Amino acid sequence: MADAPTALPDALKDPALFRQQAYIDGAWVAHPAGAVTDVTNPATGDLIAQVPKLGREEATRSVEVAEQAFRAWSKRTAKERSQIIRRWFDLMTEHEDDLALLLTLEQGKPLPEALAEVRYGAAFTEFYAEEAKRVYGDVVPAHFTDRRIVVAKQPIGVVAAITPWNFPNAMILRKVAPALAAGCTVVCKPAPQTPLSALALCELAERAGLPAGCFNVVTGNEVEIGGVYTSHDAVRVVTFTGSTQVGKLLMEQSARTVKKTSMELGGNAPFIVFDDADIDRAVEGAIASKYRNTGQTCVCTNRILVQNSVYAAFTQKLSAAVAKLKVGHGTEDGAQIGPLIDAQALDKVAGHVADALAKGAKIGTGGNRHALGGTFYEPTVLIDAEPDMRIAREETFGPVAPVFRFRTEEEAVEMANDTNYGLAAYVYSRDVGRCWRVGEALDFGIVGINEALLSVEVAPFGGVKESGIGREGGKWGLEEFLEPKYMTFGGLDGE
Ligand SMILES: NC(=O)C1=CN([C@@H]2O[C@H](COP(=O)(O)OP(=O)(O)OC[C@H]3O[C@@H](n4cnc5c(N)ncnc54)[C@H](OP(=O)(O)O)[C@@H]3O)[C@@H](O)[C@H]2O)C=CC1
Ligand SMILES: O=C(O)CCCC(=O)O
Repeated sequence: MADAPTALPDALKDPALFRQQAYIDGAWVAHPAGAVTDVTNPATGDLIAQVPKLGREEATRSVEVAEQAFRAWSKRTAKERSQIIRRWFDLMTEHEDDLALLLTLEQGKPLPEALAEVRYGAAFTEFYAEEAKRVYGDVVPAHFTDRRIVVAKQPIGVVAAITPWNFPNAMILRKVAPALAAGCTVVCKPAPQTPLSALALCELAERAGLPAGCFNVVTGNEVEIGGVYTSHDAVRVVTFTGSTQVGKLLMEQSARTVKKTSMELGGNAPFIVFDDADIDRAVEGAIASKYRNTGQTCVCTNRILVQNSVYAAFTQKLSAAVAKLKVGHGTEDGAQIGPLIDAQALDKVAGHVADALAKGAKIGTGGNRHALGGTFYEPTVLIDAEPDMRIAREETFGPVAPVFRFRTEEEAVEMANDTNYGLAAYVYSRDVGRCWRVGEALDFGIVGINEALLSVEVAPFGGVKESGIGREGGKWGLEEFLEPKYMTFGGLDGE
């Protein structure tokens, strides 16, 4: 076991945000025997932290304390909950530079992108602090004069959040903020690659006055912790962001105790460019949606579909623009493309490119591991991509844009929908009728029309088919953590 690193806290304005312990019941918790998981900087491979490798026992305790805390938290007034969540937002804003730096060091994304993520994550706390006060019920016209029907919304109970490494801050807050606003309490297992953002959020939650037990973060063994979170009777919702494969497993496990599940899973986003599109805007959009977070986002464009008559012009402009993207360490000035998260991710990306080239694709730009070494990969454009290539069917999760060709609108819709995934899709055209027609015909939960940046706290984020169940964000995100309770009152005639 290497010594725990000490340099990182010196880089922070507030060193107390650097935490190397789990957080249960308002206390910092180490492994009883000192077992740890190393956290490394994906840009350098350097060890930056060690967090406890906890398991079944601590996961169970986290659920028990969350269950206990639920009794009081759910009874607080909406306004009281709102004020605490709002204070949490203010603290995140105050400490955004430190949160962004921690995020870049553990995840790799360029610092400006990390800052944007911190603000995006914080926006969920701001939004749900407001929304907490607007959990309205209904009074339904009754079928007898002496009856009244009331539907109240009640918090569902303990929520288990299992979150990924690609958005170590925002994917936690997108789940935890509405859950707390609704009156639920939360146990969370962050991805092992990126626990530091989660633990810094605990520190700020404590400073905001969130009572002990309302938000617990348990680092460690995913099978043991996930096993407890999907089987313990007290957990009523399992909310997960990650791969479709793990999502299916968690759903299966959760079925045994009939838990509600909310699943944000993989995607295979088509980006359709019609011949009447503004090509420069489409190129700009394709770059924004494909290369964000080095392509490691579930709404990242995975397949670019371009109409035949503009295919050459589009691929030329795209390749030229992509060739100019600056690859570098996230903390380097001007870096736009960071490293991939790990060697496995790099192998998947390289494998998709090799398979496409073997099946006839040509390089527009890139196509190799980057000279920086490690897990850096060149931003890549593949021309003449075909549906039989792996890259057409699997989520690449890397900086590679395969460009496919289509002839008619019908063919574009058919190609776009030819996937088991259904998260995000993009359409570029100047024809309003076509935009509506195609937007409605796409089997995806989110459609960007002449717009590539979709994620915002006020709108419902989520997919159909194997991309998941449920929605996060906006009023829809709060509903995931509320149960309608129907109460009927009889005998009102007084006889
Ligand atoms: N929708 C999205 O945003 C994401 C999609 N992906 C897709 O998945 C691919 C693989 O990435 P990967 O990181 O392996 O994704 P995973 O789905 O395996 O990991 C996401 C989270 O799930 C946890 N997890 C894995 N197995 C279990 C389990 N049995 N019980 C409880 N929790 C579990 C992981 O923890 P642990 O690492 O400890 O196993 C992590 O916290 C990517 O290439 C990408 O295509 C990945 C991340 C996010
Ligand atoms: O990849 C993900 O699951 C996170 C999506 C980030 C976003 O909200 O855009």
